[in-house]
Order: sequence, then structure tokens, then C-alpha cells
Amino acid sequence: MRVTFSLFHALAVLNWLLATESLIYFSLAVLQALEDGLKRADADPSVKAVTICGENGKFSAGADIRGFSSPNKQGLGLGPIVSLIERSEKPVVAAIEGIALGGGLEVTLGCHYRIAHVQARMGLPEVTIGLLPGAEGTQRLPRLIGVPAALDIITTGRHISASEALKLGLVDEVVEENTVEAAIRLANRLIGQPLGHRRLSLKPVPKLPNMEAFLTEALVKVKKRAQGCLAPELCFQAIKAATEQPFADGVRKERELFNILLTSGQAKALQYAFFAERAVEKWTTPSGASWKTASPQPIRKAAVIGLGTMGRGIVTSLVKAKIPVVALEQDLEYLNTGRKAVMLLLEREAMKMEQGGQTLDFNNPARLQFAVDFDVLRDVDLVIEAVFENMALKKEIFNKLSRICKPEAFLCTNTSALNIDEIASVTSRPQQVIGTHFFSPAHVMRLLEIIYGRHTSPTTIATAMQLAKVMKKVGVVVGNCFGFVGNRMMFPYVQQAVFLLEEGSRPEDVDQVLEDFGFKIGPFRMSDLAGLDVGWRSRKDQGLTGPTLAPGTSARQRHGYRYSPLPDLLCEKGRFGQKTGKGWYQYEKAGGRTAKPDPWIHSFLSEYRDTHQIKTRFIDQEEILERCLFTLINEGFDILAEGIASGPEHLDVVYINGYGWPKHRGGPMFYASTVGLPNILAKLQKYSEIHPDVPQLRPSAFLKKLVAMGNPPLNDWMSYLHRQSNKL
Ligand SMILES: CC/C=C/CC(=O)SCCNC(=O)CCNC(=O)[C@H](O)C(C)(C)COP(=O)(O)OP(=O)(O)OC[C@H]1O[C@@H](n2cnc3c(N)ncnc32)[C@H](O)[C@@H]1OP(=O)(O)O
Repeated sequence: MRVTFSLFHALAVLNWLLATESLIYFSLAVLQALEDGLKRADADPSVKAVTICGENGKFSAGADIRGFSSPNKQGLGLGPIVSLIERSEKPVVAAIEGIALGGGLEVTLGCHYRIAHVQARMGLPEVTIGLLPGAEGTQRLPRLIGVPAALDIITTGRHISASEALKLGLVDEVVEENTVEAAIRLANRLIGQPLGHRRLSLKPVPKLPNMEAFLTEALVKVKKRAQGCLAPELCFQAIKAATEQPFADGVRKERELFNILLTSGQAKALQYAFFAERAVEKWTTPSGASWKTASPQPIRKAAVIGLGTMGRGIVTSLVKAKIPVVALEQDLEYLNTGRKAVMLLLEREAMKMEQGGQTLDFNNPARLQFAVDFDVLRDVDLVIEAVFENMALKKEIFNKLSRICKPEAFLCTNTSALNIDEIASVTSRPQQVIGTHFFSPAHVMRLLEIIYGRHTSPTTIATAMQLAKVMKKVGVVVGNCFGFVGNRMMFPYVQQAVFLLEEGSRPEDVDQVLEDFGFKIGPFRMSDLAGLDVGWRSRKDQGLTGPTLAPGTSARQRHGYRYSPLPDLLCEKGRFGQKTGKGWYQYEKAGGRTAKPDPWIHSFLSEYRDTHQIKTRFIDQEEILERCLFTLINEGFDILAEGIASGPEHLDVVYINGYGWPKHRGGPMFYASTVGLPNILAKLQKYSEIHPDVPQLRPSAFLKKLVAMGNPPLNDWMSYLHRQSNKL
């Protein structure tokens, strides 16, 4: 993508043009060219007005994000240029097409007038990459649109449409045709008119009757949403400075805060996460399949089987993505319950979309159909099976689908752990069978784990990835193993959390440490939310508990390794979590959501320790954090070594988007790289010596190899996978 910053002679339209070719995002060269162009326009008496626009229908995506981590940082060079634009004695009009983001939008704030194309999007997304608008944007925007709107845009980083920008007064005009021509026409009309009142730096910030109270309340909200992320609060501080100080002092404060963020590890982590998400979009498999070798097939009609919690969310996502969908249930009773729930979800989504000026059409049978008869699936291009996690049931359904669906239809299974190859084996088209692991609630959560089996074709992977994109999800292609990437890494984390309870912690202690780290929700609150019975059923299926357990099996050992029966014991007492009003916590009622520490659990744990002669000990925060996180990371290294994921970015994107990992810590593997692999190895070795019966604490061979290779940067890890290490 390329953009041109063009300064047009507005009187004799286009008879004077300075064009500077550059990337859509600013580099030092673009900044220099912009400054030179402005100075030339200012000095040339034949130029009466200036228009700034982008090239190829895009204004600008702001600074080159990679530049922030290079030694030659360009972030602060733009402010003086924006001031230069504003000081111009000749009217300057911004013609905003496509996108004007970050530094791009800040350039327009220096202009005296702004015209936007009806389809343009604007925003100051710096907060999402751990920064703040550092080219005087935190000082100009509140002066233009007032504090509440500026605070919302700057602290959330959300993109706004041209029509919203017009309502807020961020742009002066929205056009449907040629924006640049409209801007030139406006610039012509402005020649000779006074500009003082259009210079935002000279304007006061609009007053609110209750500014102090408003800011106090706003800070509480910003902090709550930020969950340990620094940038939103510093954005707030910069805007607050605009309400309290003259423009120049506010700009000084903005720079100071910008520098704090720039040198914080959080900005680095968030910028890594930005590129990681884009890296996983370019999927590859160990056999070399990728976008280059496969084209996605069009999905004109889809079907979802099973209208439980997952199915309902998947149907909603498909309808929102404007893909006609058939929703299927086993009988009319289930169908009617499912239909009501889906319609409720869709009504809520439609309401949300209406607020943003969009509509959602779901009452049209051509868009959404409910059925109990598999025959309606004959013409669909893709089926997503979302019945509960039972291999026999899934196989029965896939066998039926294989017979009924047209030969080219793709068959997806929404499973969180089951073997894709086994499911595919009962069909006549294993090459078109793929795992699509949605996360609950499926219409909200962005992650979609896409699991290819031994026979899955590259076309099937490409089609699933394309579907993820259309559904506005982040598709991550991974290999087939029990639990895939997300749940496989989650298992040792939860296991450690439970072992910590056996040894002396309480559920609320463990949750607190992990929530302070930045997780949206700790492992025990999460388990209560998801339902303890889900894992119980799976453990019974695996013969780890329940009637199939061999008599005489030791309570705290399975297959020679440590096992904790605590979750099974809770289930045996009917404590399934929120749904029964009791789990690791107590709730106000069955279905209640407010978790309260439960004295019953505390005495139950102490009796349990007495029964099993475990001496209760005090466990500090460091140990809780290390044992939970480092085992999760350790599993990640095994996953990489086995080729289940093609890079650490995949694991990080899965954890950020599906498991509530704090984005400002970049994901577990990025976090590991910041802690230092030798430190992680040393801690795992220490804990493994103390708990030799827990294999998940034994350091992964790949982790050991990377440490032996000198702790290389995360980008290089995969290149060491097959290299010989003399030190091992
Ligand atoms: C100079 C003073 C300081 C100013 C502060 C700033 O300006 S900070 C930067 C603020 N801007 C942003 O945060 C915008 C980030 N980009 C996006 O939100 C999106 O990329 C987009 C511009 C809305 C386009 O989205 P789309 O889905 O169409 O494409 P991709 O996201 O896949 O991007 C295409 C490739 O472009 C790379 N890229 C996009 N923006 C930037 C950027 N600002 N800096 C560097 N690189 C950027 C992106 O990584 C993709 O490249 P690939 O090589 O294909 O991965």
C-alpha cells in the first residue's frame, strides 16, 4: 500500500502539485516530505490554499508501528509538523478517504477544515498498541469535540465512521463522491478568510458543568476496563492535562506520558500482539500448505447442528456475517428452545448494531431457517456440528452427514479436545473434515482454533480460515492433538491450581494472584462459570474417576503420577459451579454470578488435607504464579517442538483471544521471552525436584535446547527446532 501526501494549489486547481510517494504509514521520509511540502507551499506566493490527502483512497494508518521499537524512533517528530500545518496562513483542508488513524488523524487535527468520504473510518488507536496520541492529539481532540467524546475515542482506540465523526464535529463535511475535489472546492472558498478560530490549539477545551466529578468517574471506568494495562490511564492523564493547563503545557505533559509508555514493556508486548495476529493469518502447515497453495471455496449457505450454548452463538455469528444458515436440532422440543434462544441473541445483537447505524436482517427465512430433518442439509456448502463432547455421538452425526451432504460440502466439528482423525474416519471425505473450536459465547469471543487432521486438504483449511475472517474471528490453524493448543496448555495450569489447594492455598488466593497478573478471571472462577461437570464427564470417559476406575486405585495417583480428586469430590456433592449455586465459591442462587469465598470449601479442604496427611503450608504469590504459568508455557514448548503450531505467535494469539490472557503481556510465549528462558527453566527444575510425580513440571526438551543455545529471541525460536546443540 502506498500513499501520497499531495499539496494542491487550490486556486488554479492542480496546476501545482508536490507528490511524495511513501508507505501508508509514516516513516521519517514521509514526515520530512510533509514538512518540506508545507514550507514550500507557505513560501510560494502563488499558492493560496493547501489540501492534504492520501493516495489510493487511503489517508493514512499513522506511524509505522515497527518504528517504535527501532533505535531511531520517529514517534515524536510529527507534533511540530501538525503545529506547522495549523500555523499556516493559507487555509489547509484535509481530504479523508479510507482510513485516518493515529498520526494520520492527528495530521488532520492540525488542518483548518476536514472533509471525509462517507465510507472513511477514523480513530486514535494508539492505546491498543500501548501508547497515546503523541502528536498533540490528546490536546487538540478535546478542544474540537469536547472531553467526553475525546476520552471515549482516545482511551478505547475504537474506529468511528464518517457519519459519527460528522455528528461529533470531528469533520466538517461528509461527501459521497470525490473527496479530494470537494476539499479543493472548499479550500478555494476559504481563500482570504480568517483562520484564527479554526486553529484548535488556540481554542479552550469546552467546559462541563461538573468537569471534576465527570473526570473522577471516568477514571474509575477507564481503570476498570484497563485491567492492569497502563496506556488507557495515561491517555486519561493527558486529556485531563488538556482540561487544566494551557495548550503548550498540555503538549509537554503529553510528551512526558508518551515517553513513559514508549519505554514500558507493555507497549512492546501490545505491538508484538498486533503483528502476531497478522502473522497467524498467513497460515502454513508442516507439509508446506498455505494461502499460496490453496484457495478458499465460497460458502453460500451453512448449517449448524445442535442449538446448545455453542450452537446458538455460532448461528448468531453466521447470521451476523450474512451467511444464510440452517439450524438443526434432534427434535421439535429442543428446536423450539434453541430457536427462542437464538432469536433473543439476534435481537440483542441487532439492537447493538442499530446504535452503530447498522441493521441485522434475521427474520427472513432465506437468511435463517430452523429444522429437525437432516434432508435440509443437502444443498449446504458447509456444516458446523456443535453437539456435546461425545465421540460416539459425533461419529454417528458425521457418518450421516457424509451420506446426505453434497460431495463438495465441508464438514466441521466444534470440539475442544476430540480427535479430528477419528471423527473424519467415519466419512467418505476425510479431506473435507476439519475442527473448528469456537469459544463461549461464540458470537462474542474472537478466537477460532482451526484444527487440521491427517487427511484435511489445504482447500479445507483455507475455506475455514476465510470463514473465520468473514465471521470477524481470529482463525488460528493448529495440528490435531488432545486439547489442541488452548486446552492442552490450559490443562497443566488448572492442574497446578488444584494441587496448590491440596497444599495450602484457597481458591480465592489462587484466583487473586492470576487476576492481579491480568487474567480476566482466575482458574476457579472460570471453572465455576464453565461448569465443573464438563471436566468430570471427560475424566469419567477417560476412566480417571467414576465407576470404571479400577478398585484399589490410590486416591491421589493415576498411572503412577500425582492426581487430585478434589474437582471430582465437589461434583459428587453436586457442586457444579454457578449453575448449581455452589462450586469452588458460593453464589447467591443457582445461576447466580457473584462469587463469594465459601467457608464450607475452606473446612472441606482442611479435612481433605487431614485425611491425606498433607501438611498445610503458606504458599506465596510468586509460587502460585510460577507454578501455574510456567507449566502452561512449558507445555507450549512441547507443542512447538511437536509441530502442532507453526510458531510461538500462534500460541500467544490463542491465549489472548480465547483464554483471557492479558494482551499487555503479549501472550504466554512472549511473556516467557521477557522473563528469560533460563529463569523459567531454573524454576521448572526446582519445582520438578520438589514434585517428581508431576511430569508437567519437567522442563520441555525444546526449552532446554533454547537455553543451551543462548536464549535466542522469540522470532528465532523455530529456526532452532531441528538444529543440533553441542551443549545438550
Ligand atoms: C508519527 C507520530 C505517532 C503517531 C502514532 C501512531 O500513528 S501509532 C499507529 C496508529 N495506527 C494504527 O494503530 C493502525 C494499525 N493498523 C490497523 O489498524 C490496520 O492494519 C488497518 C490500517 C485498519 C488495515 O487493516 P486491514 O485488515 O486492511 O489490513 P492489515 O491489518 O492486515 O494490515 C495490512 C498490512 O499493513 C501492516 N500495517 C498496518 N498498519 C500498520 C502500521 N501502522 N505500521 C506498520 N505496519 C502496519 C500490517 O502489519 C499488515 O502487514 P503484513 O506484512 O501483511 O502483516
